[in-house]
This record gives sequence, structure tokens and C-alpha cells, in this order.
Amino acid sequence: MQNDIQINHLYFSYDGACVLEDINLQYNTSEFLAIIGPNGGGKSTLLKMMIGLLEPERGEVLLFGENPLHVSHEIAYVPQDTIANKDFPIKVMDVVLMGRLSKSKAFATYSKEDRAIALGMLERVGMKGFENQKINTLSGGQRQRVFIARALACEAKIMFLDEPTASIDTAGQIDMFKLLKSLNETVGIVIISHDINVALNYATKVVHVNKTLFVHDVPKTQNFKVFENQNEHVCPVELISATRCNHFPKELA
Ligand SMILES: Nc1ncnc2c1ncn2[C@@H]1O[C@H](COP(=O)(O)OP(=O)(O)OP(=O)(O)O)[C@@H](O)[C@H]1O
Repeated sequence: MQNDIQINHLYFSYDGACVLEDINLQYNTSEFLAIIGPNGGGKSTLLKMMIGLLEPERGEVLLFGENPLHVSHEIAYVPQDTIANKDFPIKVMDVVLMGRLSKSKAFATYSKEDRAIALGMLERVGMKGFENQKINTLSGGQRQRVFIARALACEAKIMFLDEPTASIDTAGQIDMFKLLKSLNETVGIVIISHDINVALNYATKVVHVNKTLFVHDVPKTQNFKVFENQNEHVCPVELISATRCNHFPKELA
């Protein structure tokens, strides 16, 4: 069976400095994939390769069996909540409608259907009623929801999100992950996250990237209170692996 994302023996360097080495990964849209790892570990670089923004130096990335650039209409990308996004002086509805651009004819106005879909997506992310508000007047969490609605409006099969909770408080982060979890019933979710606890609670697959990559399915029956202080562990995901192999250190059990 063909995987929706298939990465085989992928290598990538910037100016001769190797950032990703022999990466192998399979992903299917029913999964909620969290990419975790240290700063500079190569998470964003890997995400960019998955969506075709960067080309492999060696190896291959296949999206639905093809070069990612050939199936870009099947995916949506939600970038970090950057200053550039915040400064967009346009209305929420216009942002979401941008997701319909590829579906509308060039230079045509948006159709009634486009508007209905955009409104539906705003409702789905809990932002109904904000259509006419300027995007730069929203909170970080609200703005991310609007950008997710725009991605949903593309009717993409997989949504890629780069640290969707970076500028959101703890309660807002949990709400955001709950939203992504519910969206995952119909859309593939691939996120970069620094929050290991949240990733473990909501993701169905976690990969740890630090030049090389470790894949771990998230066990359903373990209690991961041990990760409350994630700074104690160089690579917490390795500890998950250890729990499954009964090699979990007694003092942490
Ligand atoms: N355009 C670039 N040119 C040169 N080096 C780069 C470029 N982009 C990233 N790098 C380097 O590649 C390495 C991996 O960067 P990347 O942004 O993929 O890591 P990351 O895991 O996403 O980090 P963070 O968690 O800090 O966002 C880092 O050492 C970074 O300095």
C-alpha cells in the first residue's frame, strides 16, 4: 500500500553543512504527526522538504506518490504566527477566502460557494462572527485559528503547521491541540511542536529530529507525568521507547 508521505534515505545540507541525514518516514492522513526536537535540529527543514519548498540533496520525498510540487493543491501550510502575518491589514473573511484562490478562476470574484465554504471553515475553528474584524486586531490564538480556517478552505488533504501554539498561552495551546485533533478526523495533521507533553497527548505519531530521525508511535496506555519537566531529558522520546521495551528506569516509573 502506498503511504501518503513516503521519505526514503533523505539527506540535506545548507552550504555543505549536513542538516538531515538518512531520514526515513511514512505517514498517512489518518495520523496526527508531531515533529519534535531541539532548536536547530532540522524540523523546519524537514517540513519544507515535505511540502516541496526544498529539494532533497539525496533520497526522495513522495507526497501521494509524487513530487510534492506536483501535488501542492492537495496540501495546506500554516506558518508560524509571525510579525508579517500580524501586520496584514485585512479582514478575517478575506484571509480565509485566500484559501479559495486556487479553486476560483483567475481574476474572477469569489463565488457564493467560496464564501459559504469560508464561513463554514470559520465556524469549524470557532471564529464565526469575526468575519469583518481586521486580522491585526485578533489575539495570537484567534489569528492562528483564522489561518487554519484558510488552510481548511483549500480543502487540502494534509495540513502542515509550523509551531501553531508558539504565541499562545497554556489554556489556548490545549484548545488549539483539541481543535487540530478534531480536524484530524477529516484532514491529515503534521505539526512542529516544542511542547512534548501536548504532542504526546494529542499526536498519534511522534518523530524526534536532530539531524537523524527517530519514529515512535505514541502508546495509549502509559501515564506520561514523567514528561512534566521535559528539560530533565535529553531525548524524552527515547524514554517512551524504553517503556515499551520494559527498560524504563525504575526511578522514573
Ligand atoms: N537558509 C538556511 N541557510 C543556512 N543554514 C540554515 C538555513 N535554514 C536553516 N539553517 C540551519 O539548519 C539547521 C536546521 O535548521 P531548522 O530551522 O531546520 O531547525 P529547527 O529544528 O526547525 O529549529 P528551531 O526549533 O530552532 O526552529 C540549523 O543549524 C540552521 O542554522
